[in-house]
Amino acid sequence: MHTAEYLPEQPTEISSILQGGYNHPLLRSWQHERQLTKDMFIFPLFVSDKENEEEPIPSLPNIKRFGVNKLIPYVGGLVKKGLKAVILFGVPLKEGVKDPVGTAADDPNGPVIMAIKALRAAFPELYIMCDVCLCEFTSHGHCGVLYEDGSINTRLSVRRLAAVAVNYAKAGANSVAPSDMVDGRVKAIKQGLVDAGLAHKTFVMSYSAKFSGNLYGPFRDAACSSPGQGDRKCYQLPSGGKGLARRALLRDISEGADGILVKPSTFYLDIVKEASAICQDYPVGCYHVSGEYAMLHAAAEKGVVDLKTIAFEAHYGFLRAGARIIISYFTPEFLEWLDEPVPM
Ligand SMILES: NCc1[nH]cc(CCC(=O)O)c1CC(=O)O
Ligand SMILES: [Zn+2]
Ligand SMILES: [Zn+2]
Repeated sequence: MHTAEYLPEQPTEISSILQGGYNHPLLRSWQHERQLTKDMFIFPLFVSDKENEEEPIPSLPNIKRFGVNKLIPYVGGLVKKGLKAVILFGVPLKEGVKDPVGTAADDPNGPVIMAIKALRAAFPELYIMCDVCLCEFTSHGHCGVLYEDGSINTRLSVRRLAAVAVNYAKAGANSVAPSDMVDGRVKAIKQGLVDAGLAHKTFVMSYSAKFSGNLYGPFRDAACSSPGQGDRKCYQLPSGGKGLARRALLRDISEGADGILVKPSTFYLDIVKEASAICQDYPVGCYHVSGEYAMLHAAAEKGVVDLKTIAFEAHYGFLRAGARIIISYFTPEFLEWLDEPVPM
């Protein structure tokens, strides 16, 4: 046996012993300041205008695009397992519905309004949130209305986004979540809701700190929302833009946001932490986006990680950073995993 008799005996310092604190799974669970619970999860739903179809999305494992008639039975199964909230993304697939101002976004017969009404009727308790953006519905694929040179026309965009948000709330959405990153849209949405008599019952969840980067690819496949020309770097934040993120958070709070989101999550935990400090009186959420989700799946398929363990680890990180709400494609899994012994 190897001994270290050449080293002098050291007295054991009481303060050096930490392992007494976490040598049992129960003790490890006690180390968490907060535990993951089902009511923290918001599940993204892609709703297409092909009412009776459901289609897998190759770059987004286990996630499908549902026509409104296929959506209800699918969501019903999740509600039985404890699903509390969804966020809707409309995907117009029919020919010729996209135009420069995204008319299809709030078309009364379009996928989002139809889905709000169908979900509201089928699941009175379900909390229905709607992503508010134009990129899924515009012919150019950008998130707002454009000038001829391709840059964002802020005034027209803000008016259009506010109209869309109000129409979602009128149709029965509990919450509107602007993800377009056009300056000033939170104020316009809030004012629109006030004018429509809906502000007191609509939660404005602003994607305040939304960074541009390489993590939205599978979402753009799912939502068919890649910009035709150019990119989103002039409205989504640059990934080094911590100061811009702080300014956007403060701005959106001052414009009337009821809650704020940071997006993506894993690479932006410092921003989640900043947001929970700056916006300590507001619920702060983060979006574990499509690219993050797809990366974990890809790594699990390669045998590099265990999917369930790594998913818990990622989501625990969001909690530690201060998030109270998580938009996650893993929601269906967590609704099951949280009924089982959690990895500790
Ligand atoms: N504005 C649309 C929108 N809303 C949410 C996401 C990304 C979500 C994800 O990747 O899961 C995007 C994509 C984008 O900005 O290009
Ligand atoms: Zn967009
Ligand atoms: Zn969006």
